[in-house]
Amino acid sequence: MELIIENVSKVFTNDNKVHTVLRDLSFSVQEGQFVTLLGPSGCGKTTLLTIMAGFQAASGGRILLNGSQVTKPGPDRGFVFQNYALFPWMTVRDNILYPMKQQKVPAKEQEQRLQRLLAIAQLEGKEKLYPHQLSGGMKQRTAFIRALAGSPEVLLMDEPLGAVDFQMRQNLQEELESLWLTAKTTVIMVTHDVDEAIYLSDRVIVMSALEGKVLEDLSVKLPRPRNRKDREYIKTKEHLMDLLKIAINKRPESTETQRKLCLA
Ligand SMILES: Nc1ncnc2c1ncn2[C@@H]1O[C@H](COP(=O)(O)OP(=O)(O)OP(=O)(O)O)[C@@H](O)[C@H]1O
Repeated sequence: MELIIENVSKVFTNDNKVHTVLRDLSFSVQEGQFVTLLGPSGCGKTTLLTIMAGFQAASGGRILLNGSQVTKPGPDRGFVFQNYALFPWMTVRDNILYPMKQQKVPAKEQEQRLQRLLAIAQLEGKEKLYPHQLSGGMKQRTAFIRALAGSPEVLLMDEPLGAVDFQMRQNLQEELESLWLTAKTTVIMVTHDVDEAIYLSDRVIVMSALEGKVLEDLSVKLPRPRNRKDREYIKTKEHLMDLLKIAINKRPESTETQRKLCLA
């Protein structure tokens, strides 16, 4: 799997005013990476993710998945929405089978894949429940494995934990990490939560509010599972917080970041 984002731009026109949300954005993602798009509200994270998904077109540049240009949604890309977007009238089982039915996967294979995914998400025995009967964590796991059910090459997640409270969010981050480690899928996730980005990512791509440029492409090499009290973890967090200040045009606090960005 290789995903290439090549000189992608996006322009919206509202009331005859042109608004450049993304300008000339380029980076690539390799197989198995967990990549986070981090940036202030309105910097274009969701716009970029939905262009990768093929839900909308770029105004300029292109996205290549394994050498083919992305022009529309396809089974090679799974998508997890912020509110999970499970079908409320379908059981867990039917929600997970849905993408396989869309792809006309043979019935026997559907059943095998379903059982494997239920085991990964520890949802065995919950197949007959409806979304409103599930806890927040179970909904998140169901949304995650439903997105995996179509065997995508890459999983795109838009703030998948945006709707949950702080304590629950940390538990779900641990669950998400272990699901990702088991499923061995490439993930690109949008978040505006610095701690979440460091806890989960191999790489954090920080976007600026001004015309959605890449401010920094940071590799996070801390061992997993990550310890939030670790010195390096805290240092990385401070650095990213400083970068976010720059992203919204404020001066960073840490002199180290100031020096790195030649602001000192
Ligand atoms: N269909 C659209 N038409 C016009 N403007 C749009 C459209 N979609 C997004 N925008 C604008 O593009 C900018 C980026 O939006 P986007 O949702 O990508 O930001 P974001 O970084 O994901 O923000 P958040 O963290 O708040 O979700 C915003 O100013 C938004 O108003």
